[in-house]
Amino acid sequence: MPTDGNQAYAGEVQPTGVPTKSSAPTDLPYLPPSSSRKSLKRKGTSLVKPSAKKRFTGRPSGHVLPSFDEVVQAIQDADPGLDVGLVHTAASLHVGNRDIVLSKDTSPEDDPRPEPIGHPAVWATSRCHLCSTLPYFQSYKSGIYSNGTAVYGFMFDGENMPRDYVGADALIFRAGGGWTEDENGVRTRNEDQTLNPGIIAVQLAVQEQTPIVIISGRLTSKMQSKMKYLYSVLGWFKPTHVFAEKANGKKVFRYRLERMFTEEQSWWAPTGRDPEPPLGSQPAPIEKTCAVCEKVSQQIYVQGWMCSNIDCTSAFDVPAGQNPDDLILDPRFLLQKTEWLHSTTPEPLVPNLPSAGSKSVAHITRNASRGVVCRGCGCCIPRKLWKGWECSHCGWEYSIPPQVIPLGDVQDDNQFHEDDGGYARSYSKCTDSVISREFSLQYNYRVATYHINGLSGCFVSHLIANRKVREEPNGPNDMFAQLQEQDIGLRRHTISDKKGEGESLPNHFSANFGMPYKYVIATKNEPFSDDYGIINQARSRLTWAAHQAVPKNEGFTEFNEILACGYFETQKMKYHSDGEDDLGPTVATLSLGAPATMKFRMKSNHFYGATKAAEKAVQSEPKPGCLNYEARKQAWDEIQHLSKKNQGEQMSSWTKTLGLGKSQAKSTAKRESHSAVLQLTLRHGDIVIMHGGAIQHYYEHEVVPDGFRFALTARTIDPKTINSGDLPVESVKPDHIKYDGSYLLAPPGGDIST
Ligand SMILES: O=C(O)CCC(=O)C(=O)O
Repeated sequence: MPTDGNQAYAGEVQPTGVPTKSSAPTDLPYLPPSSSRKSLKRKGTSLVKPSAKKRFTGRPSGHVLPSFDEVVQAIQDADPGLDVGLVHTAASLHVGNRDIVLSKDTSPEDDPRPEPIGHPAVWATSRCHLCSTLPYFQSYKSGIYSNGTAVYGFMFDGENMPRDYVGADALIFRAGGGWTEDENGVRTRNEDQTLNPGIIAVQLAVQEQTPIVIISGRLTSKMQSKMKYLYSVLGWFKPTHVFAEKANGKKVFRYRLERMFTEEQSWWAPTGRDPEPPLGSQPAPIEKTCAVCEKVSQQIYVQGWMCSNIDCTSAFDVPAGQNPDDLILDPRFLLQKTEWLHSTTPEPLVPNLPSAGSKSVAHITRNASRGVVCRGCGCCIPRKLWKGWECSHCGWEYSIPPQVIPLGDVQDDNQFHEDDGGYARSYSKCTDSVISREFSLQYNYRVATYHINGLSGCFVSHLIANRKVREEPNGPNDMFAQLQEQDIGLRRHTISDKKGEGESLPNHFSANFGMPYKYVIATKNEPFSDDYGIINQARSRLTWAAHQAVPKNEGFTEFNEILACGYFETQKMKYHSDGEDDLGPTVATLSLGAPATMKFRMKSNHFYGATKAAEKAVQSEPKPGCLNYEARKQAWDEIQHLSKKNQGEQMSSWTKTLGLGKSQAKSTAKRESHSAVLQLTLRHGDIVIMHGGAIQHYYEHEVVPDGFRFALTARTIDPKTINSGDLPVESVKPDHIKYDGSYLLAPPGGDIST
């Protein structure tokens, strides 16, 4: 710990972040003049017991800005028991890694910080892995994980602010939310920060003494040692203060936290440096009562006391000309040790492994779809494999032994009409102004066909299965059992790895067969081999169903791709469309297991008439059901005789004149009108056929299962659109099963061969 008087003033640091030789700053820090300084009197050494609560009568006029040495002297005068070294310590603690600039491209090798002395108990190579594994941090976007009243975890990453502090045992950082980024990526504040639910939750945690887990990203610039992993769990902390400061003249909130269990050194303490003074090693913080708000605040900065009450108008009242970034955190404030009710952690940092217990469905519950912490190396392992968890870093494996789940456990038998061939009750809903429907009975399916106004030749057909369909040999009931008995290679495939937050995974498991299907998820491809009899059966059945549904003159050819999806409880497929150029116009899905709700809605850009980001008018004909349809259609028709260029010019004013774009649709009613126009309940054995490229162009669909479910979706993919390197080695085999529905037409108990 440097105590030789050569300590640098904050801001003057060597490239390594180690403070350099002192020089008196020209930009001098603030101290109250000597009359007020006298009140800086230390009362006892208890770090918990409040010290003198003197009333500070505001800053006298004509105050001067003292030099760094004067600050040191003043503190000594006011508190002769205080070691001069403490002030230097403060400067050193405060400076931290202020000059280290880390970016997403900074590799751990280029990171100039020393190695930490230890290793995190829990770490992750992706935010998705972290959030899907840890119960105390499930916030995929924000840095705080709270439910508005209780806060469980915090994550900080990237560039810290002046006076942020990441020490071995104490932390200071700003509350998130409400910052704007300028063109250089510098965060500024343009208006006072207001109490958002996260800040309120932290305030409550301070009052109720509820501990919080802290996670650091690799790029946390004030972290004093090198972070090896993208995300590392630091441990349980006590939130002790929520206080006010100003940035750019606007109110901001900051937090102080203390490490909970300090018997062992923090694993992230830097190697080769003296340990920081422990919590409770310094005299008690100075406290004063504000003349304006009459509330007591502790002295936070070495330079002098200021009110830090978040509601006070005089909080952080730094004198004009003073650069607040030069303020040094007072070690009496920083390193105080707060009495705490809790002596144990609320839950272990390494969560318990999910186990089968007495439940036959334990392997497909929400818990089982979450990640686990590797017992070999501490990394968060997402549930990627259908069969269980596998650590890609050290090879550790874990699984919950699966049991075949009977259909009765995933569907409510009361939803089927017993006396009417066992058809399911239908719960479809549609918006009559956009959708027209017709019904028929075909091959023991009750077929509901939905036509979408303005999309000529397009339809969605829902083939509702009855008992005969479900019980057909090699049919839905058999498939549901076989898909549980055979591992067909279902897994969660990486969606993206773009935001610098590691890989993201979809919600559900999938496996692809036949032609490669690259939409959204690059799924590994398997051929239609005899090893996957169920897949061949499904392909043949769906090809047959599409032949029945698609008008003969459109010449439907058999499907050459199947995407099998598996959903554990609570998994789903969010809104998307199957609208790639390489796809044929027909897509058919067979549902197996628990029921699911399938919804169709117009895509946002077509509904609001403008692209999401730039809010430019979309270059597609508006369709019935979109916002301001009549006016938009008229305007569209009027420019059809123009050249493309002139059309574009005309359309550039549409955002304003026709009220296009989400931001223009100011009323809640208008925003809410962007909802589903068709909702189907898909049950075990049902088939849905979507036909017509325009459906995929204008509409998107989502599927939300109500429990354990599989879906087998067939498409036709044009091999000419696939890169030669991605084509399957063997060409896709034709359907050899040739399912023809004849069993369904046979009389009850009849033999299909007769
Ligand atoms: O029915 C399902 O589970 C989802 C099918 C689907 O939308 C797809 O595979 O694109």
